[in-house]
Amino acid sequence: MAIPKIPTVDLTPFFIEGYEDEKRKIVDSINKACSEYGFFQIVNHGVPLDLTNEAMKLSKAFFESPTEAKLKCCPLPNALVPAGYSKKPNPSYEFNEYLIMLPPGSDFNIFPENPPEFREVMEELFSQFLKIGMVVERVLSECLGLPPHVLKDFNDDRSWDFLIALCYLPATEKERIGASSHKDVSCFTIVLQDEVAGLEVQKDGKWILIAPQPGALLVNIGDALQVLTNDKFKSPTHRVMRPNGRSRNSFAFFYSLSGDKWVEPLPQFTKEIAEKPKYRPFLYKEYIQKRKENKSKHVTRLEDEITISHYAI
Ligand SMILES: O=C(O)CCC(=O)C(=O)O
Ligand SMILES: [Fe+2]
Repeated sequence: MAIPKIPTVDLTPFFIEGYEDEKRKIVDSINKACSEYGFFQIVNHGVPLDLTNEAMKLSKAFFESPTEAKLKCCPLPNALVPAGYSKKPNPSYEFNEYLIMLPPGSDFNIFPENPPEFREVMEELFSQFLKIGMVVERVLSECLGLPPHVLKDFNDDRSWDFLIALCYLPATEKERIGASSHKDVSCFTIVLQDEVAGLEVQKDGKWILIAPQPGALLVNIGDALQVLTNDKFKSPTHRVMRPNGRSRNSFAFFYSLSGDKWVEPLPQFTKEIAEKPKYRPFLYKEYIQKRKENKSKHVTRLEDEITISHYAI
């Protein structure tokens, strides 16, 4: 049987006026992809290839640098947000190293001093992801049958977005998991993979590999959008398997909500269509905190973790 392929859409029409038929076709493809996988790929997204190549090169070099150099970028012990470099403990139920970056200019950000362009390139990548994130937000509103500004109007605070550079070390005989099975907390996530496969999405109980496609960015729905749409869009379960014999690098940009936002299904998906809300209201940062606690308590079984079902009615 052929391996299912995550649909790819060309976003060009969304950068120009008109082209309504083309836009409608894209909206249909995204809707289909979201209901089947919760993932879709985008091309002609406007994020320059030179920039993504450069950022990937710098990220790989950073993770390959000596441990002492990386440890200089560790978050400060009492930082509210763990921006900077961290490594999953070993042994652990997952295994990766990562560098968390908050919006450019944040006081918490910690970048390596060398090479000197590291900060500038990552800040530019952040800004570009933010820009395409705003386009995707508008497109998703349309996919949901809403006026294009509805999601933006619900949350226009972009200070909770963050970018992670990730590095998964090669698999060992015993350990293959890079990131264990999870659903993202975000509204949606934009992922840039290098050429090494490893990301998988769960569909009908089976794991499907999301093969890297040069020049494409991946988008997946997150828990916040699942709740806002009262399950019309579902946040997919995914994981990362570590490759054999080499490392895998990726970037994930979490297009979030303000932590102070109360999240519950929007009236367009409940009252206005006579549907009962499937979730009770919750404070977004409370959910973020609970998900962080899963990690720090090293919950090893998915069924013991707090997930978005915690708020289900
Ligand atoms: O590394 C990847 O491809 C995806 C990472 C991911 O799922 C996450 O950080 O939430
Ligand atoms: Fe994820």
